[in-house]
Amino acid sequence: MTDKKAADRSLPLPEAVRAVRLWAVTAFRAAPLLVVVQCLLAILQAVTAPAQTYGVKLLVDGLTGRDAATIWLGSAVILGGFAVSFVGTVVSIPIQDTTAERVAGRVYRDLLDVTVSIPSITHHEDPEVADRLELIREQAWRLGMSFEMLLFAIGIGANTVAVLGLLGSVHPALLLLPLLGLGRVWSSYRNIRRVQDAIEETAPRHRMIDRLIEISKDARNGLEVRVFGLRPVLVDRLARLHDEVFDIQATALRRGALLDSVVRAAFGVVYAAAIVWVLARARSGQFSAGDVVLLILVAPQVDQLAGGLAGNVYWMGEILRSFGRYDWLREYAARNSWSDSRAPAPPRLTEGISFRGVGFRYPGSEQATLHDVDLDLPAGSTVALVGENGAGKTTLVKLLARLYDPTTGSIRVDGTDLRDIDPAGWRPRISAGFQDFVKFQFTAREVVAIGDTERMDDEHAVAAAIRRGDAEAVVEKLPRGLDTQLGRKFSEGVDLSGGQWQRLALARAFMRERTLLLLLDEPTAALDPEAEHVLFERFAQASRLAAAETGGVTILVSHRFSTVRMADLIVVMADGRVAEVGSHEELVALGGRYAELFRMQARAYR
Ligand SMILES: Nc1ncnc2c1ncn2[C@@H]1O[C@H](COP(=O)(O)OP(=O)(O)OP(=O)(O)O)[C@@H](O)[C@H]1O
Repeated sequence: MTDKKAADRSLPLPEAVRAVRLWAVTAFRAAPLLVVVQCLLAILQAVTAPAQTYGVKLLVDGLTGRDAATIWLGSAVILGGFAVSFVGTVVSIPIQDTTAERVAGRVYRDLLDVTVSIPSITHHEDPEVADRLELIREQAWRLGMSFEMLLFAIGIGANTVAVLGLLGSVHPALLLLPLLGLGRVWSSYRNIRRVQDAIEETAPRHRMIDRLIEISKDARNGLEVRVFGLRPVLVDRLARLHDEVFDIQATALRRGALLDSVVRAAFGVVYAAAIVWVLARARSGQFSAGDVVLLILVAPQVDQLAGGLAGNVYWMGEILRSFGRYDWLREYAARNSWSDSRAPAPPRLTEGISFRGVGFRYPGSEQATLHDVDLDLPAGSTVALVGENGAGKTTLVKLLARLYDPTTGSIRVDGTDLRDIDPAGWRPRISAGFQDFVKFQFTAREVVAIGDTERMDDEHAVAAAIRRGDAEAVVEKLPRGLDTQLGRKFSEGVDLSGGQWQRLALARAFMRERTLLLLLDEPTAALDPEAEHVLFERFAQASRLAAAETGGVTILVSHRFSTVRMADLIVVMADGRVAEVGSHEELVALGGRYAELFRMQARAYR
């Protein structure tokens, strides 16, 4: 095991305590009554078998001593045990799954809520934080199954107490037998660890196997798989990976079985000696026949208990570690909630947005992406950002959306530092359309309407946004219009072309009408230049009208100069700096970088 993994396995006590608390709170918040009933049932069921064993002892003692009262009591305990076991099973089966499902649902909901509540996206990009998040995501199922493990632990605890009580009732010295069982606990624990390590070791191979299967299943890959005759390559690779996985896991199981059988045999020999000892003393009247029967019947229970305890200790540890990471995430979210930013967003812009000495370095990056940016974006203006790939345009847009804060300098909104404005007030006043938009697998209506969740049910608003995004033709072609489910993951889902998806994403960006800032980062890259041009002409008009009301600024990133020239202000970026600023006419007259790029593109389209 690597050092990193070993370190990840240890959980300091205070963190373990917090993890337990979070676990309990999560379970109780999910289904308080069901959780209590399930816990009681777990305890009842766990003590049933030991109680019945004691009933058998009473029965045997009653029969050998011809004591009617003891016979009745023994019989009653045995029958009562059957009744409890029957009723417990009947009651717990339907509620067990419901409770586990509810707890799992709660955990997944909280996890999503906490992750999305973080106002910045730094956590996705800081490698160390991203690694932890990935672990939490991968192991979320552990949090989900935690309730079943908790019940199991409660059951094992109750069972241990009951079995110890039984052995102690025969002779206190017999309490040493479960101590021997600790050897079994140790060997089982080692085996589980070994198997889990093997599973972790083979996880990358499993991911590769899944990927290979996906390649063969996905219709989009069908063409290349067949044209290049990839069948033998895929099949051989899959077979090799399967063989490697099998070898690693079989070795772990073989070693585990060997250790387990040695420890089990040793336990069996000592337990048999204990039975012989009790038997010998029973002949001299020190123990009853019932005691002998009890000891024999308890043997498999001690063995089972030891195995169950080992599994439970292992899984409880793993679940606690997962809750520990989840707790860390909640703390991280609280620490990064920007709760100090309390200034309200202005109702309208009067001056505009200005950058003063803004520099920015991505988390985990050695080099800065933006250097010393000084820029004024006047209220009510449409600003185009141009520049070569990697010049820093998208980064500037992300800073405006406050997905990150500048590393140096400040961005001011009508004079107020963006850092001081409450993100919960700023975000609803901006909207955005990106080149890498999300293909939400919702209905067409929802795909657009989520652009303004406050007005999701406003049919007029949705229709107007669709008009502004020039997406009417897309909706008309859908079999159920706006109610059509989009995406291939659903049997009735309809997939769209890249350009169609993009028009809907653009319509989504236009759902919010009175924005202070509209960010459009190559939102029409999948459309042809003519469509982009028409769209922007239409849209620039609308945004000027809106700007008169709110003083809102529109930022447009585009590589197409025919569109860019429509902007009031053009900002040319180069190597993370502002190289030129001005109107189209001014920049052409300047004869600099913009003029050169514009001439080159105009020539290409001629
Ligand atoms: N998340 C990130 N982490 C580290 N570096 C990044 C990240 N995103 C972008 N960069 C780097 O920042 C620089 C500027 O990227 P940015 O996306 O802002 O450029 P751009 O001008 O929008 O380019 P394009 O025209 O290709 O979209 C690039 O060198 C890029 O590699």
